[in-house]
Amino acid sequence: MTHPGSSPLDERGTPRAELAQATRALQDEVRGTRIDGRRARELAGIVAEVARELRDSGADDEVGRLHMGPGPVNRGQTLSPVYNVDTWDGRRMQGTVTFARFHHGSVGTAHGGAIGLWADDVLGRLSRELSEGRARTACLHVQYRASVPVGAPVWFTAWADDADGRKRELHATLEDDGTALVTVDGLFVEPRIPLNGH
Ligand SMILES: CCCCCCCC(=O)SCCNC(=O)CCNC(=O)[C@H](O)C(C)(C)COP(=O)(O)OP(=O)(O)OC[C@H]1O[C@@H](n2cnc3c(N)ncnc32)[C@H](O)[C@@H]1OP(=O)(O)O
Repeated sequence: MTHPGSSPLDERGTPRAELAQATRALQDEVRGTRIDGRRARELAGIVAEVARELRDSGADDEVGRLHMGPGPVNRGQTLSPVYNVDTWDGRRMQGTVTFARFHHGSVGTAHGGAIGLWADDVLGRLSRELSEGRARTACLHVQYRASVPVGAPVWFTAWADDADGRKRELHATLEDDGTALVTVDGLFVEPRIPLNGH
C-alpha cells in the first residue's frame, strides 16, 4: 500500500523544502508587519537580491510550470496551505491542515479562496495517489458552512467514489470538534488527450 506520507511529492528534508518553508515564514510575516518604512525598504532590497539569485540559478522547467516529478515537498510551492496526512487506507486520507497568517481573509478566519486552493491541492493529490493517469480538476464545489480558523490545525478527510471511466468524484471535509466547517465535491477528469508529463 502506498502511503501518501512517502509520496515523492512530499516536502521533506530537502534543501529546496527548507527554502520553501523559509519563504512561507516570510509571506506570513510580511502580512501585517509593523516594521518602520525605512527598514521595510532596506529589507525589500535584500529580498529582491534573493529573488535575483534564485532567478539567475535557472528554473527546473522551461515555462515556469510546477515541477510535478520526484523532488521537493509540496512541489516547492509556497502558495497552498501546508497539510499533513496522518492516515491513508488506499481510498480515504485524513490529517490536519493549518491555514497560515498569509491565508488570512477577515477577522481571524481563512480566506475562502485559500480554502478552495487547498481543496484543489488535496483532491489533486488524492487523485494522483489513486491512479497513475493525470486527471485535472473539471469542477470544484466548495460549501463554506462555518469559519475556518487561521493558525490552528483543522482536521480534514478526503475520499474518492468509484472511478467512472476517466471521471473521478472526490470529496473533502474540514471539521472542528465534529462540526463540518467546509464540504467539497470535486470532479477530476483524465483528459481525452493525455497531458505531456504535467
Ligand atoms: C499533487 C498535485 C496537486 C495539484 C492538483 C491541481 C489540479 C488542478 O488544479 S488541474 C488545473 C485546473 N484544471 C484545468 O486546467 C482543467 C481544464 N479543463 C480541461 O483540461 C478539460 O476540460 C478536462 C480535462 C477537464 C476534460 O476534457 P476532456 O478530456 O476533453 O473531457 P470530455 O471528453 O469532454 O468529458 C469527459 C467526461 O467528463 C465530463 N466533464 C468534463 N468536464 C466537466 C465539467 N467541468 N463538469 C462536469 N462534467 C465534466 C463530461 O461530461 C464527460 O462525461 P461523460 O463521459 O459521462 O459523458
